[in-house]
Amino acid sequence: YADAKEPMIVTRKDFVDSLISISPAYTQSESHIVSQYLPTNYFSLTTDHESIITSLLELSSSIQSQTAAPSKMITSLIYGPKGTGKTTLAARVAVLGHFTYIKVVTASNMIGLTDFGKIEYIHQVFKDAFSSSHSLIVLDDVHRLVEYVQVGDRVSVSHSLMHALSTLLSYSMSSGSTVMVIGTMTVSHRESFAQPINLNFPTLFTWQHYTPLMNATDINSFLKRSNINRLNGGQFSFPSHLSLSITQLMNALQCACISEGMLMEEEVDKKTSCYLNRLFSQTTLLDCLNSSSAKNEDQPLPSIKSFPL
Ligand SMILES: Nc1ncnc2c1ncn2[C@@H]1O[C@H](COP(=O)(O)OP(=O)(O)OP(=O)(O)O)[C@@H](O)[C@H]1O
Repeated sequence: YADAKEPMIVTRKDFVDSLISISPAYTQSESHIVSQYLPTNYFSLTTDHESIITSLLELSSSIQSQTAAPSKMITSLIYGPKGTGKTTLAARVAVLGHFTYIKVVTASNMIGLTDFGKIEYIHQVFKDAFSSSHSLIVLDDVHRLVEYVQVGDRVSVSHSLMHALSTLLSYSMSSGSTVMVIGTMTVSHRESFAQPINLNFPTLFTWQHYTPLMNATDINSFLKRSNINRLNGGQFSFPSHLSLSITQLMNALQCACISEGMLMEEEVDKKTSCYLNRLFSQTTLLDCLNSSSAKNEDQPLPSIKSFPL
């Protein structure tokens, strides 16, 4: 600024503007959570999913109502096959639970940090949570947080991060605050973490909630409620032996719509014809189902031949 022609003048407005632009370093607003982790069209997937939300909200209000001195922490693990809506459930609880502080810890929040940096970061999240009256910390895809890598039969994790997390999961401060921690993990990761060498990690969470795949009844109930089947006159019925994750179902529907030269959202919004019977009789849909299942070691789908056409 030495070369500036005019002297720099800081006004009261600059102070006010800077106060407005400052947000707490480790807090995320609810709207941020909603936009990033909740689908625009949330719908109930299975009765199990709904009861997980109910029990997590009950747990949250039960610790809140206890006379909180010293502080209390409650830990829950949501586990299930890949793409069964685990993160979405945690985000839904975040929105419905009247928390004063919410933080979602993901591997992508910590890109570029060393192990030490990651431990510092997560530790700070816990400290901030205990500085607020009623907090929620979501540890999303815990296996990714601890750098779980499987090469063939060999599995490697960051033991320093595992130790830090296990210590923090029994963290306590005399602040009188209540903290709920929700971890998410796939079934296969939960199994491989349940080893003494990995500190029997899943057992560090007091409560365990399983998110199942959607069976034919769940899928048919979803289709019945959705615009897609209304456009089809409510006629389509999903094959009874097939179970899918919500990701697989959405991918298959999208993929089948695209193969028909339409966009699912547009068709649904415009209420033009998107006939599920026609879509589901496409070999393309089966290819879509099988290609999405290829990435999902938790739930192999039946081969194309065994799919009833
Ligand atoms: N109840 C729901 N209603 C509508 N869409 C949903 C619902 N639950 C999940 N989805 C959508 O399904 C996809 C997968 O959901 P989510 O990421 O929550 O699953 P996950 O089990 O955490 O996945 P992963 O195992 O890959 O971490 C997302 O695109 C999400 O928006």
